Amino acid sequence: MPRVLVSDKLSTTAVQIFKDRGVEVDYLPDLGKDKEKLLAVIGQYDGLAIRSATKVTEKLIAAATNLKVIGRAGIGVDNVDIPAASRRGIIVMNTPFGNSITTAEHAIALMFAVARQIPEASASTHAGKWEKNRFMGVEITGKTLGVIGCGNIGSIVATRGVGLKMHVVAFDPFLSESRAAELGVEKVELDELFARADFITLHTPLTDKTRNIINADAIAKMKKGVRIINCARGGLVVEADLIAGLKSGKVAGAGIDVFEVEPAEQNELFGMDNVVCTPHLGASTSEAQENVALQVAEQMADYLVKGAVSNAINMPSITAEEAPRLKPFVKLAEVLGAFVGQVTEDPIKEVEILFDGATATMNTRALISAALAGLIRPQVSDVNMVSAPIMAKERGVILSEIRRDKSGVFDGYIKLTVKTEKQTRAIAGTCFSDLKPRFIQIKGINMDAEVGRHMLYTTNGDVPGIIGLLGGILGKHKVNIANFQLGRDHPGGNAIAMLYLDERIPDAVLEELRAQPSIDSAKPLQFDVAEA
Ligand SMILES: NC(=O)c1ccc[n+]([C@@H]2O[C@H](COP(=O)([O-])OP(=O)(O)OC[C@H]3O[C@@H](n4cnc5c(N)ncnc54)[C@H](O)[C@@H]3O)[C@@H](O)[C@H]2O)c1
Ligand SMILES: O=C(O)[C@H](O)COP(=O)(O)O
Repeated sequence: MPRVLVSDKLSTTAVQIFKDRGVEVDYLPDLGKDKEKLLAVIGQYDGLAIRSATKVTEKLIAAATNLKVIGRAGIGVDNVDIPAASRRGIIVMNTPFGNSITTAEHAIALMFAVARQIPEASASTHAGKWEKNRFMGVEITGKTLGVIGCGNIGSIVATRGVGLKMHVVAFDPFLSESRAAELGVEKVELDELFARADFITLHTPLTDKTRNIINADAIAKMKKGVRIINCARGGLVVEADLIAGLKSGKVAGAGIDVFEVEPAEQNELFGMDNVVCTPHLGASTSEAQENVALQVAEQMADYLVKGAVSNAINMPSITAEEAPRLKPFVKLAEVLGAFVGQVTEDPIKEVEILFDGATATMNTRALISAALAGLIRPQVSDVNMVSAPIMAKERGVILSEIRRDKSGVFDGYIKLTVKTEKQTRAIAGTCFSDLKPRFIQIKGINMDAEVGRHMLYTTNGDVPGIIGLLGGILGKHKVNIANFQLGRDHPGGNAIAMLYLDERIPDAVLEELRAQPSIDSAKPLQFDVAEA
């Protein structure tokens, strides 16, 4: 039974879902904050469910020898070293929509709080001061709201802004004009947004491009009296520059939920006039926490139990419905890759994957990942569908995909062509109704070879007696042949043989085969398939 650790505070709905779906679960919500203890136990788990408190570092991933999936109950995965997880073949998934409305509402709440200085007015009233003249606010109606990042949360904030009778301008390089029109917002460049907005709200992920997007230069371009809301990520705003802007009066107020350093227990922003701070509460409503806990547990259990993948950052999705249909073709793609990976010794330059007929309508991203995993595995044994595309990219492999309608006798097949500096190799395969992978073409030569755990691949002259020669030598050494396939390009031309053996061929037998004048090469192959 797969075993999951929940190392941050999550609704207990998640625990129940794991149990109901046949996953053993340890709910230790404070463990994420204790790096050493987490490091000591992580090796026992197949899955790790987290929020933002657990930092999944390269060191933790190195110790997580059984880990298969990291599930983030929430959106931001900047607390997970995704390249390190991918290299180790660990899927990282999040719940991209579960807390969007809640977070958008928090941004709007902060905007109102800053516009009317509600926290300070409340504290003063609680203190019995009745400072009616101290708190003069601004109206929101008719003001310009600048939304930076108009994805899930930004677009909800934008439509709420429109509903509040604000004029909304948005900067997002991926926002189309038609989507902007649908939302009722004006798409603008960043400098224009800075120049026009009375309120600026941030809703981008933290990336190299967005880090420090609100700095002294940006603030210099803003209107005097601008109010800034950050409910996205600390690091988007340079806190020292914001503080300077607040002190100079250029910035009239700020609503900050996320900080450069979290937990933020000391910060110069604390205590400043008209700075409303919350401790990363954007996603903290009972509704959002139920949503993300339920979703992360379902996704992780589906993966661990059924092999279904959804909302993964580093792997194509595979639905629970398509998983059974896709599975034999994933295996086919993997064995095609494994064939080329085992016969190729030079660095791979280019990989082309052709999907013909029925295979072209399948989840080809998953099939490509499987083919790459098979291709790389002879060199890197622990590669899988998550890490293979990254490894291929790191090695500079140029990847191309072709999909086409049924073009031959097969309902569908996959052809893998791999180029190295020295040569190009191609192999095609399919699955018949028994759902077992078969090689149907190697080097342009047609055949129908069942794929076995142990195989022997020879290139030889098209001369009489080859079957007898191979069978005789193997028989003499008591190596049993389960299946024997021959093919040639033309009579007397290039020929190949694919033999499915009951066991791995001993080295001495191989040498004897290689010494035969009519055998050009003999290569033992292994495939990770069930025994017939
Ligand atoms: N405070 C919280 O508790 C809380 C809760 C949930 C999410 N978040 C954070 O909110 C942010 C937004 O989440 P989301 O779900 O809307 O993400 P999303 O991926 O749906 O949207 C992000 C948008 O930012 C845009 N973007 C990317 N680079 C940009 C750039 N350089 N300039 C402008 N726009 C850019 C993208 O095109 C995308 O549309 C994330 O950082 C997430 O971690 C915070
Ligand atoms: O990215 C998110 O989903 C938010 O930052 C929420 O983080 P939390 O789950 O730690 O509250």
